[in-house]
Amino acid sequence: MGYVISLANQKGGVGKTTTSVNLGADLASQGKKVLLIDADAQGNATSGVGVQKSSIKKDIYDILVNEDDITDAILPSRHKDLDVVPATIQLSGADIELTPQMARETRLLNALKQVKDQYDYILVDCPPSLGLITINAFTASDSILIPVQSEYYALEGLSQLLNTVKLVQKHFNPDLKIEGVLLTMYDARTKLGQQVNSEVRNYFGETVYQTVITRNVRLSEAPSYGLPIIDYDPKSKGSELYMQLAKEVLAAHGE
Ligand SMILES: Nc1ncnc2c1ncn2[C@@H]1O[C@H](COP(=O)(O)OP(=O)(O)OP(=O)(O)O)[C@@H](O)[C@H]1O
Repeated sequence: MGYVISLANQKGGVGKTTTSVNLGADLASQGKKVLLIDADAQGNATSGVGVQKSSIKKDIYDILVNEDDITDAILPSRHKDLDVVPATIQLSGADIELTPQMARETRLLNALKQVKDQYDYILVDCPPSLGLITINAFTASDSILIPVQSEYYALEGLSQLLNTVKLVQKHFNPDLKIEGVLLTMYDARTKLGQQVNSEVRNYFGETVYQTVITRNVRLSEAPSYGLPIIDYDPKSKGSELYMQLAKEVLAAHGE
């Protein structure tokens, strides 16, 4: 049965998509069957694994708003054993179109029931907001992985995120857990980076991954080629670190 992890932080540009794409590809490289759900209207996870717009027939919007069949939306990525449910810009209207009458928080949960047993891990790349799309992701998830950028105000807004987790636990998904907190874009040369690292560890304790993702230019180049870092530059530091993260995630699941 697929284990569902949402990658979430309502702060923009903290590494949610980079982590979704690369953790997804690395779990697949470790022999797991992975489904990556792009739940961000920017569609960066979709293009980041090499899915062309012209090949998209249905996307996450159709699943959430029209309740279309999720199997009609799933596409293979360029990486073996990594499939994707794509997102397009039409998702940006979904929050408004999901009206209160619609059991609107459980759409993704219901859709995933059909495919959960075909995957080992299902990763949901959340948008930078705590609206209905993120609530759908949390309601459908076993756990949440929170990427935190090792820069100014890293902890700001995280209490809001944790409040949303509590709300979802109370109303829709009592078993929702925190999978882990991942420090991203770390620069060990700066005092600030070290400060943020220890602040985040003080706040979240053992839930913070040992693996810390440093800034690596190859990680920022790879999406332009529609490739996860393991395929774009497997020898790069970025590739090495995301593989280390995948092994840490697997170990936490006893694998
Ligand atoms: N470790 C890293 N080193 C260098 N660049 C990085 C790293 N991680 C992410 N980036 C770059 O930082 C930018 C933001 O990353 P990303 O898109 O993963 O964040 P996000 O949280 O998904 O953003 P959004 O909130 O807009 O969806 C991207 O251009 C990405 O390529």
